[in-house]
Amino acid sequence: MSADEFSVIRDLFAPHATSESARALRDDVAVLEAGKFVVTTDTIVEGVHFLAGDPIETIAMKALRVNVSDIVAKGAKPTSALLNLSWSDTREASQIAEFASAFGRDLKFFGIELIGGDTTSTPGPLTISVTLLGEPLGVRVPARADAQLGEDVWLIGGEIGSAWLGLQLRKGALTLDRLRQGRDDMQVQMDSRSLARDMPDYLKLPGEDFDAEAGWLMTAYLAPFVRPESAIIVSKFASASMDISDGLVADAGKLAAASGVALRLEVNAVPLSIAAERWAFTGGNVWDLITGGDDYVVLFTAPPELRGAIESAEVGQALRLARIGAVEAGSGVTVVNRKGEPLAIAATGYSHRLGR
Ligand SMILES: Nc1ncnc2c1ncn2[C@@H]1O[C@H](COP(=O)(O)OP(=O)(O)O)[C@@H](O)[C@H]1O
Ligand SMILES: Cc1ncc(C[n+]2csc(CCOP(=O)(O)OP(=O)(O)O)c2C)c(N)n1
Ligand SMILES: [Mg+2]
Repeated sequence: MSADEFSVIRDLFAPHATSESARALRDDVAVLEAGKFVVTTDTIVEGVHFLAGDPIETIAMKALRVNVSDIVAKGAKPTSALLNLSWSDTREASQIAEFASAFGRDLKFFGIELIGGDTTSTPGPLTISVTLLGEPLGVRVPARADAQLGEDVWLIGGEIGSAWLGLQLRKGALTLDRLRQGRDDMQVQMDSRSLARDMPDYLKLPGEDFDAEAGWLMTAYLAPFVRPESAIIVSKFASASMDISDGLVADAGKLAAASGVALRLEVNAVPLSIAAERWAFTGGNVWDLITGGDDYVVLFTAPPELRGAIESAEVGQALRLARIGAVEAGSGVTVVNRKGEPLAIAATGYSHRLGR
């Protein structure tokens, strides 16, 4: 029977990771030299993390940004990267230059130096691993395990569920007609027309004109908007923190488990895009948005006394800061609606199934 990634890490690899730096493999990063550096590594695989037909430029950006997300979530600044590239035999060699140039542009955008890596061919799918080092901005590196009872739960850095909707659009599981349901189309149509000539073809759906909202959602999936500015707020105020990649509910569950607490999340406080909000309001299931994953935003906890300071620190930064819940005694995650009623628990997020 196939194995679950989390039990593989916990049972088979964590016993070999006994140094303090490793944080028992229960965190987003390892912490080196008592907090001087943090390091993370994440792989993306064709067919698993991106679609074979996705543009090579955004695949390069995604490979870097999913790692930047882990560093930012720890209140750190990314500094140096190693790139391990396993180029699929089925892909044109000419794409490698496009990959490198897009990767280089993104390195520059985030102020990261490329310091090494490895290059191989593979008979399998395109596979890209990035290892990223960062320097903590504050004196401590918040762990997933640092949440305290009575603290607020916050999200910062972007929306939940947009990338999931973007993936559904690219897979053809969601149509543009359905996305437009309930929309007062005038403004969006005007925006779409004026933006269309500057937009790459890959943001158009087959047989459709460019649509600004669909473009936004697909961009969130293709190249997540990771905001390095979030690290400043995390470093100043967070007790516990982590990045959201597998789905808000699943990842909140990991933070809760690491800290030995329960998290109560208010679904109406979760930041959504306008398109996602309307999709949910017109019959879409909000549960899909909070469990779909690929969000790459930061979840953190902080004492309620810091509310004012946290909100002031975000003013003018457009980081979609949102206070979404509370740390309580117990275990697990409860998601409640406006009336305080719990939503029925279905699957909570993404988990890799390993082997047969
Ligand atoms: N194959 C492995 N060998 C050693 N450590 C691993 C392995 N896979 C994952 N880990 C560690 O397990 C922890 C949790 O991993 P994961 O849930 O993938 O974190 P993230 O979502 O931040 O990438 C991290 O400390 C990571 O470094
Ligand atoms: C083609 C495709 N199908 C499904 C998904 C959804 N998906 C794949 S992996 C994943 C979770 C994040 O990846 P993971 O390797 O678990 O990163 P980590 O949590 O280690 O940062 C999600 C939501 C996707 N991104 N692309
Ligand atoms: Mg994951």
